[in-house]
Amino acid sequence: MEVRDCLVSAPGKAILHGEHAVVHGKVALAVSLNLRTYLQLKARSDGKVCINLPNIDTFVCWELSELKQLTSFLSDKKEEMQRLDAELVKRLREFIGVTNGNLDSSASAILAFLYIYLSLFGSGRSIIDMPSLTVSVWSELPTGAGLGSSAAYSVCLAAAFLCATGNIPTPLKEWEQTGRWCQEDLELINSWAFQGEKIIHGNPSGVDNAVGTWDIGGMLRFLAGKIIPLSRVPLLRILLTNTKVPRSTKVLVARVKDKINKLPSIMIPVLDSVDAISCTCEKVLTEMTCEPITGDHYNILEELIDINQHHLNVIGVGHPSLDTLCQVTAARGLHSKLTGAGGGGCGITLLRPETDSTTVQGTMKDLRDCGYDCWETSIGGPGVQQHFPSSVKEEIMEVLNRY
Ligand SMILES: Nc1ncnc2c1ncn2[C@@H]1O[C@H](COP(=O)(O)OP(=O)(O)O)[C@@H](O)[C@H]1O
Ligand SMILES: C[C@@](O)(CCOP(=O)(O)O)CC(=O)O
Ligand SMILES: [Mg+2]
Repeated sequence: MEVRDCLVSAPGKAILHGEHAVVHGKVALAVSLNLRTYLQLKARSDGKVCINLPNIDTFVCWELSELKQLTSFLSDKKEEMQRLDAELVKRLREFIGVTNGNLDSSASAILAFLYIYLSLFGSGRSIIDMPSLTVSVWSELPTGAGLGSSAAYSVCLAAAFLCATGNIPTPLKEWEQTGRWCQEDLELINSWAFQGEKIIHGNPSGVDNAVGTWDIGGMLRFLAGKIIPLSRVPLLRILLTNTKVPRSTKVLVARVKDKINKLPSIMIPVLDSVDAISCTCEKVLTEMTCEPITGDHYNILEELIDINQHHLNVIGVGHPSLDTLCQVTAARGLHSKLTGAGGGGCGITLLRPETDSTTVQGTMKDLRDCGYDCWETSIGGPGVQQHFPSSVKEEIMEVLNRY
């Protein structure tokens, strides 16, 4: 049987406070971005399964017969869905020829794809048995830069495969350009996306796939797998800077864990302090919606950014390129911190309401002179969606249809 063609998208995210600490059960505050990853799934009839990932220069095709051999390693226990099937991951690593060490971007993306494809289509969870298909993905997000591209990719894979298998319905109505799934379907998408994140991140907190899945509007508070949308927060002006220094979230998350294991009495208080920063920030943001916003509110927000950036350096995820970002913006009276896993990648800079366009333009020029990309962000993109192709920007459809 052929699968249904399907086109989906999911947003990236920026973490205001709490990256890394959130992996260890602390609070994080995050926003969704108006930069999205798009995935098109198309049925084929030639017995091949193909994946086109132009952002990371990865184009692979397999014969269905090769993939079918891997299904003998699938666990048929329902409860296994919550945990990553270690045996399947091991076999998939052998299949793609990376048995030891960390995976590069291409291998991680392929592994996440094969894991979700085989788990959903090859295990009797689907009425469609191992379909021939092409998946093409294009993202507006920089990959491996701290803006949650891995989660947006995993959310898109989960949504498209679940929809194609018929595990969730298609939410598109003829009179609407885009469709959203109900809460129960979103739960399922989120849990499969979390599996993808486990393959790419090793030990993810789940905050990124939650932001990619749910419609959070403004900001969310994430703690131990639970999300609370914060409806009462002011709209913050934020500058996003990509230092373009490549790094891997998986490596950085593992580095932090090693440091905590080695020096628990020193590192745990730092994580507790990051937690207090997130909670204090949330409190200040809430106050800002109940009383007139004053300079004092912004002074505290700036101080929290500075302290958190020092903490992130202490836990070992800073980078000279991020130090430069902080220094360049400080010279203009602005405060910055890394966002996401750090080690390079992106940082955020808080702009005050009174920060004039000369200052913003000047700062952006200084940062671009350092070789960085820099833009004022618009936050609050919707969670995962299904689209009619006509609702997606032409240039994106052009890339997706190229393969
Ligand atoms: N558009 C994409 N196409 C293919 N793979 C992607 C895409 N976006 C993300 N990925 C996968 O996610 C990895 C980056 O994840 P990660 O290190 O967590 O960084 P981040 O999530 O901050 O961008 C990439 O190396 C790749 O394996
Ligand atoms: C460092 C961490 O808190 C966020 C990582 O985000 P990103 O992959 O760098 O976009 C890890 C996690 O929460 O899973
Ligand atoms: Mg990631």
